[in-house]
Amino acid sequence: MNRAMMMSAAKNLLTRYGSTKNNIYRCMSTGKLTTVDVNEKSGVAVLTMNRLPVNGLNLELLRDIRNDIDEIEGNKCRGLILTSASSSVFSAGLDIMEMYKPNQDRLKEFWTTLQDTWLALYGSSVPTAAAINGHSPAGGCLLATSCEYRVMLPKFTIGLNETKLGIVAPKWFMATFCNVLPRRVAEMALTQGKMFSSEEALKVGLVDELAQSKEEAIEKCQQFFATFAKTNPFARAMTKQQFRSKDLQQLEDEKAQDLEAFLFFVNQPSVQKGLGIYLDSLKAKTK
Ligand SMILES: CCCCC/C=C\CCCC/C=C/C(=O)SCCNC(=O)CCNC(=O)[C@H](O)C(C)(C)COP(=O)(O)OP(=O)(O)OC[C@H]1O[C@@H](n2cnc3c(N)ncnc32)[C@H](O)[C@@H]1OP(=O)(O)O
Repeated sequence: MNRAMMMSAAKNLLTRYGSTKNNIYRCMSTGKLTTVDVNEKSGVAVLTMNRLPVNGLNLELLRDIRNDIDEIEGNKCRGLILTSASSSVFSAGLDIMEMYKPNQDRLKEFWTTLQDTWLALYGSSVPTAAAINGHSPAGGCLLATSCEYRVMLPKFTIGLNETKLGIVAPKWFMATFCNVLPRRVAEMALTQGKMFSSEEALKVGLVDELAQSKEEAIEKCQQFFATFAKTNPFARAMTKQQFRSKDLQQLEDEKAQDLEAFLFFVNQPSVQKGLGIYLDSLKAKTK
């Protein structure tokens, strides 16, 4: 983050926290594929992804998540908990249909919206946590690891499985993973495309706690936010943003190249073939 960005972030934060210390605001859901519910007492917003069956991250869902994050920030919420309306899938990651035989204009819009959603979530000044109430592969894992804290239900899986699909997780996916896991564990898991069970994820630190129900997971996320009760919100947010600034700045600087690399990679005939085979294998499972 350069000096100008830092000053602008500081100004936003001062505006937010300067005069509103004791007020609680109600957030409204902006999208059709998400809902946002705010606990009026705690001021914590629960952002629920609701694109069933698997919360595949298509352009519209990403837009809704992005708009919700902006609204939660703007409405001075005290925390953001990301969760899913499904009882078995947090998010299946990027909707592969967006990348398979794509319309090129939509493909660009899709990737740019993913970049912007990540910048907004990873760099959010509001405390963030994920209540991971189902499987969370690839892009689902990216969303969860972009948050500051993770609580997961047992018997699900989470990880960046891209190498198993014949694709490469972009640098910022890897940076987000490395912000959570020890570097050695992250490199092994990334190259293997490893999906961790909830129990394994807890052991390596990919998630912070397990919970027996979604309600308990949300409660534990709220308890995490309560650990900031005696901190100054402005200092907290600036510390988080400075801690993450290298990763954020890198994507800001390389956004156009990252988009070009994505378009080039996805349009390779061998990648298209691989995506087609993978989609068929997913569909065959349900027959
Ligand atoms: C060097 C430069 C590099 C530049 C960048 C290059 C490349 C780009 C990299 C992009 C990074 C990619 C990130 C991703 O997120 S890719 C997506 C990865 N996701 C997965 O592999 C998950 C696949 N899904 C599953 O494993 C399972 O669906 C499940 C999440 C475990 C849930 O299982 P279950 O409840 O049994 O549901 P079903 O498998 O029956 O699925 C229901 C229907 O949903 C369809 N489905 C599932 N996942 C996806 C998906 N990700 N995209 C699109 N569609 C999906 C599935 O086919 C079923 O459809 P049907 O009802 O029509 O049969």
